[in-house]
Amino acid sequence: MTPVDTAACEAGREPLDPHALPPLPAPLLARLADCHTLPSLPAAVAKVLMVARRPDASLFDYAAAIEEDPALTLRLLALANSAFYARHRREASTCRDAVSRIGLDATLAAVMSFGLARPATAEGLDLDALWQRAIIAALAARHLAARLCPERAGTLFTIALIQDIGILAAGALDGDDYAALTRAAADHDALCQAERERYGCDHADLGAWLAASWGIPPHLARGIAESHGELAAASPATLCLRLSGRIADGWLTQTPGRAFARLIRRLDALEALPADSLEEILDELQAQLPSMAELLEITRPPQRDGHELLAEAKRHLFMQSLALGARLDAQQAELESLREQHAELEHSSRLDPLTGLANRAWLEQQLEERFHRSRAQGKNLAVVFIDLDHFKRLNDRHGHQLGDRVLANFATNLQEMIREGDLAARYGGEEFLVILPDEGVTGAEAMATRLSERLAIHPVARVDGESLHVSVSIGIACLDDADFRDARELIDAADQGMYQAKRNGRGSAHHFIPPP
Ligand SMILES: Nc1nc2c(ncn2[C@@H]2O[C@H](COP(=O)(O)OP(=O)(O)OP(=O)(O)O)[C@@H](O)[C@H]2O)c(=O)[nH]1
Repeated sequence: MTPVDTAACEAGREPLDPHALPPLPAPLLARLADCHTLPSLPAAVAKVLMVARRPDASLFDYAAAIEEDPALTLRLLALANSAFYARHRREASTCRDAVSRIGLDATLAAVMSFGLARPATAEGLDLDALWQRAIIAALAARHLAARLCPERAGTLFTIALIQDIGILAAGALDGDDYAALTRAAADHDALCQAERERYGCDHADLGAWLAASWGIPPHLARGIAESHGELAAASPATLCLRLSGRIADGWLTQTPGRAFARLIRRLDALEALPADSLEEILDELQAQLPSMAELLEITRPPQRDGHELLAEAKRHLFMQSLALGARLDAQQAELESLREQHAELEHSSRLDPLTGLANRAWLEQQLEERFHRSRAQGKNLAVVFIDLDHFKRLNDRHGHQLGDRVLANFATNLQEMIREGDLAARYGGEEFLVILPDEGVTGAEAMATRLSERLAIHPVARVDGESLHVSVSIGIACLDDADFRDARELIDAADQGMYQAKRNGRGSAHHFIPPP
């Protein structure tokens, strides 16, 4: 008896530890235990599986188990002599020839697929679609593995082929209800999501459980459990498996261009597969699918041209990138307008609405900063406090509205005569304040004189055809006049200067120096 080449069958033939598989939710397990219509394997297939579980099984043992079923034998021979194994010139004429040519894993896969392709308990399920997905995925997994992990090609072919047997189990559990779930799901991911909501797990977990209950070698059951999930961070073998399902879905969908565009984007991000591989794999699939479908007696999957398919996918990607660009432009414009609005708001929060000059809060903040900067740089700074004279009388005589106009006109005059770098603000009511950086008392007094002269020339309003002039009382304080602790004390000094100017008879300026 020839012992089986265990290296070729992987190290996964130890008895299956049920804890190695994701645990199924308890209510689901209870329902599975009560279900008498779960897919089972024909007796001959079950026998082959029993052989597969024995660590000392030989090719001869496999062949002997298969030969017990003449139909199975004939189909296996047909597979061994098919295009997939065409490199062998001599025809396989015995079951043993067939098993040794195909390999143990692929024999197991073939035997199981022959046994499963026509289960009795599949009410309402589209079995053709299921097996079409299975064979496309199986071939895709093998071709992917040839590029990413060649030593696992046979195993991945088998796992990919039976990765969806959980669908048969769910179909047996819930019949038409589950079939309706499969029809309502937009794609495989959506089906998995719906299954998780209904059962607490998806059909990959269910399939692994079913496979384990049949006694399928543990590494195959584990592979089924891993067939769904993220592509990123998956091992090369798991990546082949997960990609195989997505390739099959793309192949079978009504809009393959879109599906492959999505896949290409994901593959580009992963950088796991050489650029041209996908087209080669699609071409290989197209060449092999018809005979594979014939062998399993299922309807041929649609014909696809790899080159055209990927060209369409790239067109989709291009359109998507254009749409994305347009969306980004729109977002950029929106961001720009928000920035402008924010800047406007910020600007307006600094201004006094009646006069358009800086408001008191902004002036105080600015003066505080300039006070410390000038101090640190050893520079002087003057504060000029201006109060309109007899403004109450003006309001009482001509009305509040005219009073407002006077304030606004006065502000314009003030703004026009100060220098760049100075800051004029409305401090409150009819009080104004000007900061003169780098200026001492001489400059501030000159500015006060210019202002008074200007007000004497330029009327601030016209009433009944008559020019209305105002005078101002001005207080001046300078940074180097005293040891001011902060900007507040400087303003207070200028304020006192202004009151002294009022006491002096108004219409003049007074430089106030606090007593030491
Ligand atoms: N129209 C108008 N009047 C204002 C505004 N803010 C303050 N006032 C008025 O300005 C007047 C200020 O009066 P007072 O503080 O008595 O000072 P004054 O009449 O200018 O007299 P002196 O300062 O002593 O020359 C008050 O009648 C306030 O109602 C404003 O925004 N618009």
